Amino acid sequence: MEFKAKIMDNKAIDRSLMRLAHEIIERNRGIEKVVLVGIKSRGIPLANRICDKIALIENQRVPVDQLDITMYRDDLTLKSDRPEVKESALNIPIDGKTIILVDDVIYTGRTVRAAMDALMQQGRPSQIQLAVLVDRGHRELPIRPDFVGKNVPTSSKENVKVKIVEIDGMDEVCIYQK
Ligand SMILES: O=P(O)(O)OC[C@H]1O[C@H](OP(=O)(O)OP(=O)(O)O)[C@H](O)[C@@H]1O
Ligand SMILES: O=c1cc[nH]c(=O)[nH]1
Repeated sequence: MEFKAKIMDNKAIDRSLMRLAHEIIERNRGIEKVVLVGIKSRGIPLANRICDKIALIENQRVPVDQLDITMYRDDLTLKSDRPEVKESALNIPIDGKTIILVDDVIYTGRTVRAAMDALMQQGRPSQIQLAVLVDRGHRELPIRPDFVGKNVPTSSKENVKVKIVEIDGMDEVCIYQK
């Protein structure tokens, strides 16, 4: 993969996450029923950071949970003949809650659809909303994020790579040519 451009640095990521925190509070008129759920690898530290930002603003922490949706990907069979089925149980009851799914990138929307499937198997949230750091377009399903850090028009021949300190040792978003 060939490097093309850095589109967000650590400051841009931080400002976006702060704005997302404000927007989540505003849209939900507070945080009373809000639960953040990070999707697998990089959605999890992002959900924790949004939680920290909300706490700075509201002086109260919202619950944070996580989903590993590997077994629910509807194209899993394309990746492996005999997929390992991973458990993906939440620790927090979600009935009646406003769940904010958090992920780093939305592309086809298949990961989010799978995450919603996993959520619905575990309870009945009153609402599910979606926050992503980057929306790169090319949706294959009727799914649209409620909160977007940055809209990045891309070609399908490109790849968007988010790096997060907690996992990658640095914060940045770059575009690569496949
Ligand atoms: O909208 P989609 O087409 O489903 O793509 C978006 C997903 O792809 C990436 O995950 P990836 O499968 O690369 O795994 P990773 O996060 O563990 O790197 C990204 O983190 C999203 O979860
Ligand atoms: O470009 C892409 C597509 C899917 N997921 C990513 O993280 N980047």
